[in-house]
Amino acid sequence: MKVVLIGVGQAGGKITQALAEHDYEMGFDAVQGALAVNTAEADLQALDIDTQLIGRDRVKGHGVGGDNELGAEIMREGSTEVIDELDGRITSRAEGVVIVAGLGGGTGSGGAPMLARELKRIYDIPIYVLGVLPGRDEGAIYQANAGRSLKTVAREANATILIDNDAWHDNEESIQAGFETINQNIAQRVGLLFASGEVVDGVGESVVDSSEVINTLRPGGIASIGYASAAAAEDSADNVNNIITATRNALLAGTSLPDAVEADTALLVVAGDPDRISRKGVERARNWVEEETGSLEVRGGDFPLDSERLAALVLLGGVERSDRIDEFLQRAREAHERASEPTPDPDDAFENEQLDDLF
Ligand SMILES: Nc1nc2c(ncn2[C@@H]2O[C@H](COP(=O)(O)OP(=O)(O)OP(=O)(O)O)[C@@H](O)[C@H]2O)c(=O)[nH]1
Repeated sequence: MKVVLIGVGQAGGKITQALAEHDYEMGFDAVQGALAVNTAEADLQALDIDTQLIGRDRVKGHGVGGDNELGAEIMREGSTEVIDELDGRITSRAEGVVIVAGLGGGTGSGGAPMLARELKRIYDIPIYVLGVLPGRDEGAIYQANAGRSLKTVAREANATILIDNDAWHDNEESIQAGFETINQNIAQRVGLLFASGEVVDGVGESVVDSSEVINTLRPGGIASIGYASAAAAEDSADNVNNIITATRNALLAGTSLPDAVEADTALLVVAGDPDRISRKGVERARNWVEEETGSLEVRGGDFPLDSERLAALVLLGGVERSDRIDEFLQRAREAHERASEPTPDPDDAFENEQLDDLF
């Protein structure tokens, strides 16, 4: 799937760079262009990809300091510049635009939903957001910001792939080292998802196509991504259980939103040496995903990779009703409440007026 990436804010820029580098190193050629947009000049200077500073007249290149309303406003004012910068990159080959942002800060949190809205007015291809939720231990402002941003982004983007910062890091690591690990994990998983449909060698009927990714994300709302690998035997007949094990681990232990299993749609991509992929294993793993997610729309396909291991990548669409999202929204509402806003009603998730939209 050919994509153009736009990182907004510090986390957005770093993750976009990690995705672009991974795509290049793996030779996938799915990333058609990568741009980092920020209100903070120093964050942009730390990156190797193309960059664009916005809001210089408002914040003098110093960032918005966690004010996501200001982040949204600056993006609205600067969206023409960003769109001009993107024009040469979003060619007829691009199948989607992916806006990448940490939802807990200011620039990415406010800027990502606003940019999604502006881009959707102009382009016919889907505009996705890859959003990062703050970990449990991050401060109240991050939680409150992310709650409002998530609510808005879920409305504005064609779909939002959500990564929980608590999902993939080792508790022993410092926060900074933890970010590196998470960013690498995102690059590997989301990179493989984008690469679906890009591989031409060894193409067979079972190879996954980018339309499967687009169709899995089509219902909109919130999506998550899971991944796990397993050792593989040379003979495909011996890999039935290995494929099922990798799929189970991808969904139950390896997802970007832990414990969010119930879904509207799902895509199972089995990656590995085509000679090692067991059709029976793939079919059984797909049936298992159907049962586990309760989804009647489970797609599947292979991804040929030169590897002695087999991996399962699971994309879930429509996970917004999960306990994990409820738990996060509860945290965000409490943080918002502590900031002396009106008392929230915890029962109705995205319909809740107390966690007001950003714009
Ligand atoms: N996964 C990941 N999360 C990050 C990274 N850097 C920051 N974050 C998270 O992103 C949120 C903060 O967003 P930032 O991107 O730093 O903020 P910003 O959008 O630049 O906004 P301002 O600094 O307020 O202008 C927090 O929840 C952090 O946990 C990173 O490299 N990786």
